[in-house]
Amino acid sequence: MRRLQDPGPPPTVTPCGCVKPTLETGNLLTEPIGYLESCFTAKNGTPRQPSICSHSRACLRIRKSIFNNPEHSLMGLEQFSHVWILFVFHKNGHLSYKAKVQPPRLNGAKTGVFSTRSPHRPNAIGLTLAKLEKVEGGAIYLSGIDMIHGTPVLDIKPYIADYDSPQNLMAPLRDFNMQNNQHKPKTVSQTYGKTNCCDQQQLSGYVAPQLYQSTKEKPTCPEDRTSEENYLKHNDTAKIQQPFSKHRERAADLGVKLRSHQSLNVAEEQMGPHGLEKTPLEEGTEKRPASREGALIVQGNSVEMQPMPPPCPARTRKADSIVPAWMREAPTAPLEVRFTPHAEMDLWQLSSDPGQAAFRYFQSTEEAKCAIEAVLSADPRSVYRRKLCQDRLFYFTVDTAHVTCWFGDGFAEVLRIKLAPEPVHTT
Ligand SMILES: C[S@@+](CC[C@H](N)C(=O)[O-])C[C@H]1O[C@@H](n2cnc3c(N)ncnc32)[C@H](O)[C@@H]1O
Repeated sequence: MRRLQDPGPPPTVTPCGCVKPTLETGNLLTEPIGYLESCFTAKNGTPRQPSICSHSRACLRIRKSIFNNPEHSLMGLEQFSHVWILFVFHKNGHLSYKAKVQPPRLNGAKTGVFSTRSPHRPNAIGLTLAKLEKVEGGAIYLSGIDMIHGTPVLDIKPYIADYDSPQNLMAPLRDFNMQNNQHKPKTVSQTYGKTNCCDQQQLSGYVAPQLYQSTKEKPTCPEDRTSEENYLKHNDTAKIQQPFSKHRERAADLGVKLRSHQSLNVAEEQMGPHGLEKTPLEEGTEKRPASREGALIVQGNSVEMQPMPPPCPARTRKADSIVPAWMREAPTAPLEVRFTPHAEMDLWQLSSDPGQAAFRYFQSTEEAKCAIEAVLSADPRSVYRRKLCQDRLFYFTVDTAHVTCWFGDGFAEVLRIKLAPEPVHTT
């Protein structure tokens, strides 16, 4: 069999043999939009994921070399609560990556790099969902981050739950499988080989081995639902029905005579609450009519009924995301975090010394303490250190605090907190 060629044009090679970076070839010459100012100065002690330490803080100033008026590029972003940050793992050392890696949660076992969030990957690009605290001029202030000071940031995108969370998408093919195959993992041919009305959903839907479901399995039949689910469903429907009345009016404005209540429902479904498009959130949340006569197609000012394709049985419930069990089960339980009286005093002194500004990022001593607790509770040590290293002392810096602690069985104890040296600024 002939080997499939890589899609896309061949890379443009210059006389010196270098590959010319062009969008066409996917060779992108990136330019950081800014360098992160973060409360974490080094990799050691930086949380492995943003969810670990909600008190961690950072600031990103958009560079003037990217936009003359950086504040223009941030216009409207303040209306979002969370943002995706795309960045470069610039402190990976020499660029090296392997097909299989050992994520801390696998406790030494290996898995494919693309099934992990390992920093060591072909393009050394990181992706963090951070809370947007505020937008000020050409700068954004973030919390809940896992990047170190000086991290080059490539892009910011608003987090939009309807687009970014499978819980807000309609159930993909998986629902069929649950009914027919009892969670049988899909193979590529199973997924892409079919040509029914749901192919589009299959392609856009999340297709993953059915190893572990991150949220509790929801029953597919309305009668199987708990009262709480029924309540939620009822509320969803109520929310959706409100904008539908607008479509009723709009259909009437357009001079459409609807034959029955049923066909109106179909028309409304097709139109969605914002006009002609249907948002993922609405799909499956309202009741389907028993028989589907057709859809209202609006073209310019004319509206006509068109026959509908057969209904897709998967559209009955929302999709959940699935992750393998090892992702959810941490190799160690959260550690208890203690502060020696000495460390407590250090922290208090650090934040109350009149001769110096207390913290650059944290807004209070309590916040600093919470951040230290969160970092240690998640056990920031590498698997090697945790399992094999006799030396149980551990140091890390967060904001202006240089923390010394040690680990015992099931706990971490903070021994000293000193003023950290100023982090090096990247321009
Ligand atoms: C496991 S990665 C996850 C990053 C991101 N949330 C993701 O999923 O792509 C987080 C770790 O990367 C390391 N790190 C953070 N910023 C870095 C940088 N600029 N260069 C290299 N390593 C970095 C820190 O050790 C941190 O604990």
